[in-house]
Amino acid sequence: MANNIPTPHISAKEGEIAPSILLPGDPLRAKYIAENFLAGAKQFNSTRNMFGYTGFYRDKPISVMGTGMGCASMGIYSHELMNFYGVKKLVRVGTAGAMQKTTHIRDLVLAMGACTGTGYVKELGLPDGYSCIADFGLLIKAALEAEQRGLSYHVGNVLTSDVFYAPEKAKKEGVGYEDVGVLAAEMETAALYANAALAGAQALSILTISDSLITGESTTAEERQNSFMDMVQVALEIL
Ligand SMILES: O=P(O)(O)O[C@H]1O[C@H](CO)[C@@H](O)[C@H]1O
Ligand SMILES: O=c1cc[nH]c(=O)[nH]1
Repeated sequence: MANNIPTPHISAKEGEIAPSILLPGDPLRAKYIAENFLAGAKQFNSTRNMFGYTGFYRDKPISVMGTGMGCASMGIYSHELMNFYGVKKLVRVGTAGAMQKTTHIRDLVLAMGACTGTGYVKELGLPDGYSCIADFGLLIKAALEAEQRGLSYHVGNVLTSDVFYAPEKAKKEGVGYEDVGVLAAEMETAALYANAALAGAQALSILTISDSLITGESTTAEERQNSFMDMVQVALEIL
């Protein structure tokens, strides 16, 4: 491990990253989480402004680091964290767009599986049709924690897409993801789950609905950065 660190993208020294980590897409959300939830947080990365910190939650070391947007970026950071820094449990705390009427703004989605057509997962060379799924232990704990806290949450499939601005014309005829109960769209979960499967690590995505692809409702960038903290509390408790 020591031979490979620091990596091209993470400047932490050996031992500076905890075995359990929270992964928001937005590096400023990582900074906010470190400042507001972790005791004695120390910054371990600022390469490319992809901020990473390690501190303590209930006396246990926990790290938090941004991953950027899209599978390519998540793929790089999660690979280096698992394979070079020995990270074992990874919980993405991200935002997503609702694909069902019953999935409301600010609800939590625990991503049991992630449908995807992303080239990132194809290029990993996994067997055809491999299902990108969450670690069941983390998933069940997160569901129980959300239940106990009285949060509005859903457990199911998400869509990991490479495209945020899909042209209207790209809509295909036939059965859509929304027709088969897929809850929400986002851009990183499948890469995280595929990398975790390859590395023998545990991963889960906890998402907060930031807007609706059905009703057009949305939230501000500031709210996405600072106020979707129920998912962070759930993630910290299960780690
Ligand atoms: O809020 P984050 O974690 O970045 O997640 C979602 O937000 C970004 C798009 O705005 C994509 O990264 C998508 O997956
Ligand atoms: O619609 C959305 C909202 C958040 N993130 C996405 O990828 N899509």
